[in-house]
Amino acid sequence: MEGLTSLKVPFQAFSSSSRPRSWITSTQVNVSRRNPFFTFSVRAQVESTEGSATIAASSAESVVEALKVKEWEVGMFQDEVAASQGIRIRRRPPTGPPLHYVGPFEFRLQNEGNTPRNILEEIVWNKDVEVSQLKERKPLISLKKDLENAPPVRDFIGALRAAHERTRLPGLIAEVKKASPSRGLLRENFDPVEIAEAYERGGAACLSVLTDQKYFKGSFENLELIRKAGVKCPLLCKEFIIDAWQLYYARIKGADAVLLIAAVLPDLDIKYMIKICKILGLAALVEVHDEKEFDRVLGIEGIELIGINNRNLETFEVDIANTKKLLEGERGKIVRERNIIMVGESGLFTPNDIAYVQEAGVKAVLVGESIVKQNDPRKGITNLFGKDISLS
Ligand SMILES: O=P(O)(O)OC[C@@H](O)[C@@H](O)c1c[nH]c2ccccc12
Repeated sequence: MEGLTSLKVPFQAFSSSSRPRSWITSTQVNVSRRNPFFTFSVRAQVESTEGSATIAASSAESVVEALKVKEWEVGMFQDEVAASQGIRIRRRPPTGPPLHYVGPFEFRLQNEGNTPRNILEEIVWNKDVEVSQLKERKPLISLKKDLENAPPVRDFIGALRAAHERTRLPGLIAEVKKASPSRGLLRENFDPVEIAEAYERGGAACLSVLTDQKYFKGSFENLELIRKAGVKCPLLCKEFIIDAWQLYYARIKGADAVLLIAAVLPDLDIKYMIKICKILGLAALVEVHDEKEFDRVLGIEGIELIGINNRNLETFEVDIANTKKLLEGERGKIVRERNIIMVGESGLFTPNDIAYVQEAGVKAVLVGESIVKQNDPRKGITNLFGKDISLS
């Protein structure tokens, strides 16, 4: 080993006062430093009532480990950039670099920093693991091949504009949502295709399909089923997107639009994902919750659709006055000048709620709970708007 430092650790340091059935009689730790890594090997002589053995282990300085360290560092830099933009959500648990990187004499508690600060952060950490596993099974190169067989994209934004012009009410994005972390199970007998068809008959301009399994009991299978059933409304893939790979995946599964959450994504990610969406023909609904996120998003070119979420995804608090607050003054003016379609999201239950957010300046609304809970979701839409908005 290069630059070998060898030291003997007295066995007393490891033994307890009561005599064990097996015990270590000698240990030797070899440390070698090859910047920026430490590698070390441990050799121990173990005696037991059954005999004796030598155990040896070494931290092989493999390419895989070096990559793990790099990956961790990149993750940390991403979180630092995000934090500098006021993003509180960390992409991964900051548990520290792979063990050998901290050096053999610094012991890090396994659990340190392992607790997410809120539900959104928990969802993002889970998604990060989920996406890396999916990516391993289906690398981008194979997804790109599948693109050739993907169904043609439909015009999500065009459908919203047309509905608004036809009804003079906000165009409806009706959400196929079985459950949520804040509300629990919303509908017992949940048939995604039946609900989607009822929404379409009821006059929805577009549909939103939850694909997150763990927290919303959704799936990509639901998205595919709805698309294949021949529902004509353009479909939004309602997912926590943290990696461009997911854009390709959504497109292949039949999405016409995707959600990009500004509370999770730094500006550069949003910019780059918007570009990929354009290449794939997907519309991007960029979601904001507060003024800071809104200003960041207004600073990015080429955004046509912005949603204001009335629900705080970190605390679950819902307040539809948020839509009004964010659209007042200069921001509302910029949106009108740029002809950006604003979407009022979450917590909308009554015709008064719809009138309120329309007055605030939205041309579309995203509604789940109030309509998915009704026995007949088609009637749910009529109740929500206070009138029949279907074509028939
Ligand atoms: O069920 P509601 O309160 O009508 O909300 C629908 C939709 O706005 C909500 O599901 C939503 C908005 N943004 C999100 C981001 C992730 C998950 C869910 C959401």
